[in-house]
Order: sequence, then C-alpha cells, then structure tokens
Amino acid sequence: MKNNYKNTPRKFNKKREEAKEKNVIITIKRLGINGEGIGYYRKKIIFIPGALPNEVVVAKILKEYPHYIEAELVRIKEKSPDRVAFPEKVNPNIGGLELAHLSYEKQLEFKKDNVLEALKKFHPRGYAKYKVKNTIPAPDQWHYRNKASYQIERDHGKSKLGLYEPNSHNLIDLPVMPTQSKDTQETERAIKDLIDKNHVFIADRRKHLDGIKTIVVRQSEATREIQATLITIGHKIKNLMTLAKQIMDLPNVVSVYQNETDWRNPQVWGNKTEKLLGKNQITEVILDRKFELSPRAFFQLNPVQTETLYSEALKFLDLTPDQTLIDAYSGVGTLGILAADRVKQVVGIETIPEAVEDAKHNVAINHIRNADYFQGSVEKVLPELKRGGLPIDALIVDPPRTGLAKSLIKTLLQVKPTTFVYISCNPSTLAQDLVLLSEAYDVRLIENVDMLPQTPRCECIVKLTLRK
Ligand SMILES: C[S@@+](CC[C@H](N)C(=O)[O-])C[C@H]1O[C@@H](n2cnc3c(N)ncnc32)[C@H](O)[C@@H]1O
Repeated sequence: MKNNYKNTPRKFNKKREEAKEKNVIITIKRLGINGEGIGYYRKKIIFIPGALPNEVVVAKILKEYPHYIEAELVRIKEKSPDRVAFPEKVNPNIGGLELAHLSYEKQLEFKKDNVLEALKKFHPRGYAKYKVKNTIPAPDQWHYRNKASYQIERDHGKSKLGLYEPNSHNLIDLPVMPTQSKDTQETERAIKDLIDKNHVFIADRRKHLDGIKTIVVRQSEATREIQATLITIGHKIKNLMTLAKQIMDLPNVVSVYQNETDWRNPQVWGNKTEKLLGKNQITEVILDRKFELSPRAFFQLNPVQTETLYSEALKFLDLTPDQTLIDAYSGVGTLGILAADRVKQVVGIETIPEAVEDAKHNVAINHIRNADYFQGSVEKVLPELKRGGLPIDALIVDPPRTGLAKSLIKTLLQVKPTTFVYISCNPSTLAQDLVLLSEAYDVRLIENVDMLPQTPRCECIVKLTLRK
C-alpha cells in the first residue's frame, strides 16, 4: 500500500522550525485520545499522529517537553494490518480526519476503548461493572457532515478557503473534504468564487482590514435547504449585499446571514447576527418532528446518526406520563420535543437566545402544548426553577465538551431526579462528572454512537439509576 505520509509536503509553524530535528525508530503501543500513535522513547511517552498500534515507524522529533515528546511520522517500516489508504488529494494535517487511516471496524473499537480508558483513569464508583456497549456504527462514513465552517484568507493576492492546521495559523485550502457533504462543500467553494469575483474584502489581521473571516454553510437533510452565514470582522463590508444576492442564486440556498465579530473574540461566532436575505430559518426533520434552525443554534451535524442518537436516548429515558422532564442544554429543543408526548411537561434550558427562540417556535410548529424553554445557564436556572416549586423528576443533560458545572452537580445531588440520562461528547469530562454523580447514582449502561466517523470523537448515552 502507498504510504500517504511519505510524499506529503508538510508545512511547519515557527515552533516546529525551531525544534531540534531528529529521526527515531518507534514501536507504537496504542492510540491516544486524539487518535495519535503512542510509543516510548528514552522512557518518555512520544505522540506520533498518523501512526497505528503495532507499527514500527520512523518519526521526527519536533518538540521535547519534560514529560512527553511530540513527533511527526516520516516513514512506516512495519505496517499495521488495520491501516487503510488515507483519502487522496487531502492534506493529512487538517483536523477531522485523525482516524481516516484506520479501518472503520477498528475506529469503532477505539471509540469504545476511549470510554473505558476514561473510566479507568477517573474511576467513578463501581466503574468496573459499567456495561459499555459496542459503538453503534454510522451508515455513512464519508460525506456525512451537513455543516461546514471554513475560514477564508488572502495569501499573496489569492484567496484560500478551508481549515487551520491544528494549533497553528496555517490555513489549509480545502477543495476536497471527504467527510463533508457534496452540497455544503460546493456551496462553500461557490461563495469563495463569488467573494473573489465581487472583490469583497477578506479580513486581514496584520493589515487591520475588516472583511469576511469565516463562511458557515448548513444544509437540512430533509428539505435540502441551505443557510449561509458570512462571519465578518466589522459590520460595513463593501459589496456584501451584492454578494448575498448572488449567494441566494446558488442551488438550495434559502437564507443568507451576517454575523459580526472582532479579532479579540477567540470564538468563531460573534454576538451580532443579522439576516441579509431569505428565510429566517431552515427546517430539519428528525424522527417525524420538524426543527427550524437559526444560524447560531447548535444542531448535530450528522443528521442520519442524530436519529439513532435520539432514539437510543429516548429508550434510556424510560419516561412515565406523570413526570416533568428537564431538557438541560436544550439547543433548539430537540430531545424535549421528541419526548413531550410521554410526560406531563417539558422544561428546556439553554444559553443561546436564538436557540431558545427556535425551541419555542419548534414547540409551536409541532403542535406541542406541554413544553416551555428558558434562556440562561443550567447551573443558574435549574435551582431557580426548583425554588419556584417545579418538580424535577426526570432529567436529560446534553452539555458541551466541558461537561457539567460543579455547582450543577451539587444541585443534582440534592434534587436527585429519579430518571436521569446524560449524553456526552467527551468521555473524559463524562468520567469526571460520574465520579461525583456516582455518590448517589449507579451507572449500569453506556451506549456509544458514532456521530463523526474518521475522527476520534464519540457520543455516549449514560443511564443513571438513583441508588436506593
Ligand atoms: C451539545 S449541545 C446539545 C443541544 C441539544 N440537546 C441537541 O441535541 O441539539 C449543547 C448545548 O448547550 C448549550 N449550552 C452550553 N453551555 C450551557 C449552559 N451552561 N447552560 C445551558 N446551555 C448551555 C449550547 O449552546 C448548546 O446548544
């Protein structure tokens, strides 16, 4: 098999250029949580992205730290039977394809092991008895992402559109991204061409130039509608409206937004979002319910697996008609709306105001009468609702990668909902949260759904049972 790493020109950032160049031969022992090969060199752990367990590789040391070494794969001397060909014409340095050189079967095993390793590391009470099920595979392992968020830059008079190499300012132009859906990829590239054609400014930090910084394209799987958002540095960008009109003429585009940010903001999105043209939202359908989505609202980006994830979560919830279900970290209201006909009432909590507006609207369009959504942080709003007399007997939490706030865990250990399901996209914060939650709850079952093939990421569903 061709060694895809051998002929790939790799760009080095400054830190790497300064690093001492040194080639070493390493036997890879296992994969790290980010999918990198791990071996040992002079008793120090050495991380080699792109290398697989049981391979013998030649690696170049990039940087040596007191407890570990970062290295780059130069050549594979002994290849793993689990290695598969890395997609052609794709730069292996981009994020999102960290496991694309590993067979899919082994990717699924890796994702389960990642959960087991996190449990072993933080050892919540009784963890050895947790049943972690085999990872549910995704039917489509390529072209599944229905949202793209690409950065745009001008480099020597030519524009580049793609993703930054992890931990660097090196933007990799991405004419091909094999996990991205064809429509979102083509729309991104078409918008880039229109930016060039209309001479719309691209933001430039060094020259203090306002302009477009990021292009976000999201498509509904059900209706095929596309929403495009131009994230800009500064508000007034010359020819932006002309550009928006031309974007509206692209296939399936129904809505164009501008989101404004500034260089001080480390996040992709700024706080001001304004519709330029078209519809307010695009409509997605999940398990026969409709969901209208504003640009900033979170929504899973693998629509086929989203149905699997939510179906499994609903099974785990095991609700009864007398219960009040709290949908914590509710986004546009998905889980609560899907569960509404099984309980007395649903109360959702979410920080992003636009997502809360979407959730309320989604309640209405699905003709649901027993669900309400509140804006604010779960750690603040949940105790307020409790003080106001709301019964909290069923709870689903679906936090971001950072997991649950300690103050929220404290509240939960006092409130003790009898039905409790935790959806997590980060086994490490999940395991740490379980250390505290296992003071009052047992964990019997963890389901793992592969939402993002070719990446080390996984989505766990945990059923917590209140100890008697
Ligand atoms: C992983 S998403 C889950 C969304 C939703 N459950 C779904 O399946 O689409 C996490 C959501 O939590 C929101 N969020 C982040 N921190 C929060 C907090 N402290 N309190 C409430 N919501 C929060 C984010 O805006 C995002 O919508």
